[in-house]
Amino acid sequence: MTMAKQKIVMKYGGTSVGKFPENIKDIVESYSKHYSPVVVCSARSTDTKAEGTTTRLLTAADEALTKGDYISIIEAIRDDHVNTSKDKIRNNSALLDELLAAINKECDLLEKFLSASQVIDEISPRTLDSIMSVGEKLSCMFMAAVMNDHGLPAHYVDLSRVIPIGYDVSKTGLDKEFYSYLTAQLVEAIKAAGDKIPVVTGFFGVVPGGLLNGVGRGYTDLCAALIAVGLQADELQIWKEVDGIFTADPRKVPTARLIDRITPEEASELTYYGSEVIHPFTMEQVIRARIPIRIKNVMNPKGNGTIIFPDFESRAGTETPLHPPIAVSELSSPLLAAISSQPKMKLPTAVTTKQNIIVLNVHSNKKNQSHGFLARVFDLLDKRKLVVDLISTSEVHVSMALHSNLSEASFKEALVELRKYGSVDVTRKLCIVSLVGKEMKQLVGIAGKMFSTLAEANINIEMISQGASEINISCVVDETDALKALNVLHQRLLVPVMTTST
Ligand SMILES: Nc1ncnc2c1ncn2[C@@H]1O[C@H](COP(=O)(O)OP(=O)(O)O)[C@@H](O)[C@H]1O
Ligand SMILES: N[C@@H](CC(=O)OP(=O)(O)O)C(=O)O
Repeated sequence: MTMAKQKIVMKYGGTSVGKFPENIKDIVESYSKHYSPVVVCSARSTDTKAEGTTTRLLTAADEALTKGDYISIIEAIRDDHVNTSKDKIRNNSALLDELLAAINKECDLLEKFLSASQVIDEISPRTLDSIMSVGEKLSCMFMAAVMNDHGLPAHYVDLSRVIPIGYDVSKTGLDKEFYSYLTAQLVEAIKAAGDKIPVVTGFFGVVPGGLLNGVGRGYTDLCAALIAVGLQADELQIWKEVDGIFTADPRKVPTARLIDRITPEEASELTYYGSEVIHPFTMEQVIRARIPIRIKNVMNPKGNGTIIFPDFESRAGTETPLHPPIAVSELSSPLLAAISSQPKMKLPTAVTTKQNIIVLNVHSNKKNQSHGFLARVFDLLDKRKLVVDLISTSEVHVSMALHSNLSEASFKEALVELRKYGSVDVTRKLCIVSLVGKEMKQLVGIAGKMFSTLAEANINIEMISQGASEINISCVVDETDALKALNVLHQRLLVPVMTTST
């Protein structure tokens, strides 16, 4: 009797599809010898995500509404996919013709769709989701063709209709019940691939409230996570252009080291406070199902990457595949031994910065107002959808750090309201510096060391806060000091952690 192959869900980001389609094909081929891969891709970006297909589609939607030139944007998307397909699909001309016809059909439909939106002068969140789906469709048609062109049997799976038209998205939010329903639908859709490797659109349908509003950019990570949960995969791999999660952003701190394992809580804090390596909703889903997440590099597939997992005693985290793929029986015991031999170190795990921060100070002028003061402040911010990243309080004073991607109109309104409670001042062009690490709970004096290190480097601290989780100590400094702060803290507080030789 042959054993079923272990399942791996592999997510490839837009820039990886844009720059390294052959690497993706090679990696999938290599894994498919021993494992059963499901490939999930985002929309192509030839250079940066900011200039990629999804951004272009959103711009085209804006242009259609403002009677602008959306057609030339669609033509640029069409040309990009047609030219790349001609360049990369070299072995099978029938396959290329089929792909070009499919690309043209998709772009023609999009043009008609936007023209109709212009006539009715409206693009609802649902319509915008449909427009965005074109990016992942084109990308996955292309990737499936690249694989088939090299004799790797692949099947394009379109998830844009995975939530049926009749499904009442108004009665539910993005809650547990919806995710369970969606997960079951995803598993059904993937079955269409049969024995071939599914190449699945990282766009998963028109969701309650709209995908862009509810999940935001980077939704493909979540899509891959839900597929991993539905298939009870052995590992979710997020392939990027960085070797994994580092002790600090490697572009900013040359001495940053690769972290070989990290907890979901730490990874969430890092993502939230400026080191976005994985979409925040992703972790919750897979960790609940005890599936490890591995961050890997498309340019260096032999590296072990960073594994995100709550603990190492459990089944899934210790039996996950390494690259190059080897049989599970060979893998389990050496990996277990390697993990148990690693010393437990009480150190911060990483340091990160989040730019474009505004600090808002409210000082209540009436002592007798302290009762309910904080409740009122947060209520009025909440009503205007102003999200507070950090907070530091006393009975009558509150300092809050907010990201500046807020609505200026709502912010101004909030200031007017807040002035009814006392004096208010606002400082802009600041930055949050966060030290993150699960071992910091037991590290006496770590906060003191953090602040004295910044003081020695002549960096003025505007605000200090320590999260309830105790795995994050943050402060706010001037934006111009961000890079210096990151480097001095890294140098002083992050002594070598276990690194993976690559
Ligand atoms: N602690 C960190 N570890 C790894 N990368 C980080 C960290 N902080 C910030 N980054 C940055 O996040 C980026 C994410 O990688 P990349 O694959 O390029 O992103 P994307 O998949 O969004 O296109 C890298 O360019 C890296 O410089
Ligand atoms: N294409 C979408 C979804 C996504 O996840 O992209 P990426 O994996 O390239 O971050 C976006 O740009 O938001």
